[in-house]
Amino acid sequence: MPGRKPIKVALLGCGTVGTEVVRLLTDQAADLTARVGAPVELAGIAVRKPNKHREVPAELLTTDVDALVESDVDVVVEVVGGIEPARTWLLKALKAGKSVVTANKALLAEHSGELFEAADAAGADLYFEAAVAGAIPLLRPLRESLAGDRITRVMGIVNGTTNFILSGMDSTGAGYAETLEEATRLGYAEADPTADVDGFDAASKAAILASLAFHSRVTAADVHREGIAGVSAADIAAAKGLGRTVKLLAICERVTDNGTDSISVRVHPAMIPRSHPLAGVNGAFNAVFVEADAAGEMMFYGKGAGGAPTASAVLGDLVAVARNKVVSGRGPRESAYAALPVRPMGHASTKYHISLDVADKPGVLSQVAAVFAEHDVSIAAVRQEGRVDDASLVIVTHAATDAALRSTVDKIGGLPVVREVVSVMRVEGEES
Ligand SMILES: NC(=O)c1ccc[n+]([C@@H]2O[C@H](COP(=O)([O-])OP(=O)(O)OC[C@H]3O[C@@H](n4cnc5c(N)ncnc54)[C@H](O)[C@@H]3O)[C@@H](O)[C@H]2O)c1
Ligand SMILES: N[C@@H](CCO)C(=O)O
Ligand code: NA
Repeated sequence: MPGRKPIKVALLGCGTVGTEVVRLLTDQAADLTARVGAPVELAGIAVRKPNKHREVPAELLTTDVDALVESDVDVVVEVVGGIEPARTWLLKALKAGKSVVTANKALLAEHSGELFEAADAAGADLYFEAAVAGAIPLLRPLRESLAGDRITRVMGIVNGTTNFILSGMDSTGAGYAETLEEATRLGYAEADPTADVDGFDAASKAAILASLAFHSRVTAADVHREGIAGVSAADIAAAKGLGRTVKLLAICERVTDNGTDSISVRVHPAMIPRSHPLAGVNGAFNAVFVEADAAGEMMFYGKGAGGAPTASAVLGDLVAVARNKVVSGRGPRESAYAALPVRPMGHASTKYHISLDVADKPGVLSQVAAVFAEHDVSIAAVRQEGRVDDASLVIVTHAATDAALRSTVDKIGGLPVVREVVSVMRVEGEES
């Protein structure tokens, strides 16, 4: 747009995502100018080691992040990651009225309240589509398209690394450690896979999703988190025996009890029917189900990670905040007015699949069934396989509180007729 003042952009970080942001900004410069209504100009790129970035223009590189943030840029794009110093940089940018685009789920899951307050005080935008489910448009639909509806549930696969490992275990029958090793060798798992396999990454994303879906502030600490390191080949085999597969799910639910709403938010592995749409989401892909009162069920599917897909979401946000700058407007602010409380995991309503190695003699089933009855847990299905010294009992429950189910499993494990509790896993998704 000749004559229009350019929108100046500071890019913090130039790794997997940042490199692709630079490429897209450069390759699509003319289109972006037309879409925004002004040229989008990269004013500087902050990195740690400038001599390692031969792929980007050397004159743009700097190690002085503070000076770049404090310069006359209009927008700060942060693709460094981690809480500090990213938090300090972004607060500084927002307080100075600069709009922020970030892919940093760890930071948002801890400090989005503080960041939104700074954005509001200065009239700046805060966009973060890349932080959850990478390229997939999901946060904008929650913040904008569904703002007139009442969302009741958001459930999905939001971590590609763990999905790749669980898909691999399901297709080969191999164990967790062996499959993780393979995922690392192929570059799907990072050298330190802790944040992914222990569910921290998915928990951060669940906190962000629950905050947006339920108009409340939910942080990573509010999310019940279990990773996949405890998922065994026996669990996968047990799931297969029931026509199910195991997925690491992020589940955010609105629970209405006596007319009062609260939030249940958790990340854990669960068995889902092989006929469930999430069961067909394999490898590094992500997919998220959203249910809303008026809209009904929706599914969002696509690439949840990788340089180019993540950069696509960053660029979409960059165009949005740049357009707002051109018209001196603003995007949506934080919407946390509902301030719903988060329920403890023990109160969550779940179903369990339990596989037991038992002695095959009269009275075993009745002893096991008595423990369920004692805890007010109703059994949906029981199957016994094998005989005499090698019997296995598979039980699927109806929904009960997670606390009641846990106590049931603890007590059953202590029964003399139970040799081993082979597999315990939550069950999600209706059989269709
Ligand atoms: N890689 C993905 O697939 C993906 C997907 C979604 C979201 N994200 C998020 O995007 C962000 C970036 O991820 P990435 O994979 O590109 O990471 P990366 O490690 O490849 O890149 C990080 C960059 O930040 C720079 N950096 C680190 N500390 C710095 C400092 N103190 N000063 C200046 N520069 C510094 C590094 O030099 C590097 O260029 C993270 O928040 C991540 O969670 C990544
Ligand atoms: N480590 C994340 C990257 C995307 O946020 C994953 O495996 O999905
Ligand atoms: Na996204």
